[in-house]
Amino acid sequence: MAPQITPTSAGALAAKTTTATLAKQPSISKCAYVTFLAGNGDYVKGVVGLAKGLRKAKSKYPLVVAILPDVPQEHRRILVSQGCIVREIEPVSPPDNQTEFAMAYYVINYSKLRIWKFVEYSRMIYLDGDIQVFENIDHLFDLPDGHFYAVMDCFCEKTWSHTPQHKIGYCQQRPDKVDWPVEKLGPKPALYFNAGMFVYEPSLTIYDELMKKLKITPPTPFAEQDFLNMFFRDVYRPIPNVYNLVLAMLWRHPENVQLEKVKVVHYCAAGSKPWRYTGKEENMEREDIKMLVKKWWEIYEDESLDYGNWVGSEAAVVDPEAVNVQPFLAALSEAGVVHYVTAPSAA
Ligand SMILES: O=c1ccn([C@@H]2O[C@H](COP(=O)(O)OP(=O)(O)O)[C@@H](O)[C@H]2O)c(=O)[nH]1
Ligand SMILES: OC[C@H]1O[C@H](O[C@@H]2[C@@H](O)[C@H](O)[C@@H](O)[C@H](O)[C@@H]2O)[C@H](O)[C@@H](O)[C@H]1O
Ligand SMILES: [Mn+2]
Repeated sequence: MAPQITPTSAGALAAKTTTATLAKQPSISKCAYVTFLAGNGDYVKGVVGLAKGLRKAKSKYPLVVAILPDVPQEHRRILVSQGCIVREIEPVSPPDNQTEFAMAYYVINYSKLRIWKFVEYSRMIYLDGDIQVFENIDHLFDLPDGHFYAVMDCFCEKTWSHTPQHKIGYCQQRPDKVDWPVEKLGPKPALYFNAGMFVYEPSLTIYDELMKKLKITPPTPFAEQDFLNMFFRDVYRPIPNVYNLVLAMLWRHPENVQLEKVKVVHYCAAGSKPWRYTGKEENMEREDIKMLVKKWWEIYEDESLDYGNWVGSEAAVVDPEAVNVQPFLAALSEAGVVHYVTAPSAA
């Protein structure tokens, strides 16, 4: 079993890995970013912000939006006007169960699983609609095939209070802080990722396996995030938190965060959705949160980033220099001594 990146080495990696260390070479596969939109509410603002943020970061790849049938025509028009590729998907329901999801609406998030059917793309990066990309992350499309790449989550928020790790104060972000009582709780939990951002390979074979496995897997509080962690457990490879800053890290594990190096911010903490921000919820009055919400709004309100103003402008010139990922991988393996297996085995 190839040794995993240990959380501390992942932390060390976050400090070490910057695109500046990357050499330049063209990437050749058909790639795209993909996000998910459901309902007729205000998450459409998140998706518009994401589309504009990717443009500002000079990403070379399009943004596909997987929408549920309940997304209104007006929202679909807005997304197309912002250069998004809009794809309607059918909802996916988990098996009936009395599970209490951590958030009631998480039940719709199982529909994200339809994005494995987008096989016109060889590699995609999934981003929640409440994510903003502040710096180019196109190099992630060149990571080695056969793995599932995502950032490790944190177990410290009260949304995790139902878990044994939360109850004993254990978190994978600081595994040395509390000893894991093997004799009492069995083996330590496997590394667990936040499913708001991940690098994956669309595949109808994997999609069929996901659907088959979903039918026999009782739902759990973090819905599709728990399910994806179970399914991809053997091929999951952590990447540094600069690629998905779960906001709670700012107050739960500040020692693992170098805010000036963060490329992707995930506005998942309660009260942090920029388009609904009031500053009243716990931790929302923090200066770093206010700064990150302001940065989101600056992009959202920047008319020069609207697709209509962007196409044909000098900014639309595709950056001729793609970056390759080998030095990045070297940093990954150096920090975590991880040797990428070549024969993927979806769990
Ligand atoms: O009413 C909703 C709720 C969620 N989502 C989508 O589902 C994702 C996951 O939900 P959310 O980000 O709220 O979960 P969190 O990351 O905050 O736990 C969102 O980012 C959106 O892309 C949506 O489109 N409409
Ligand atoms: O449906 C389950 C969701 O689970 C995750 O959100 C959680 C998780 O990150 C916890 O660790 C945090 O404590 C919590 O705030 C946050 O909402 C994903 O971000 C989201 O995309 C989606 O998969
Ligand atoms: Mn989210």
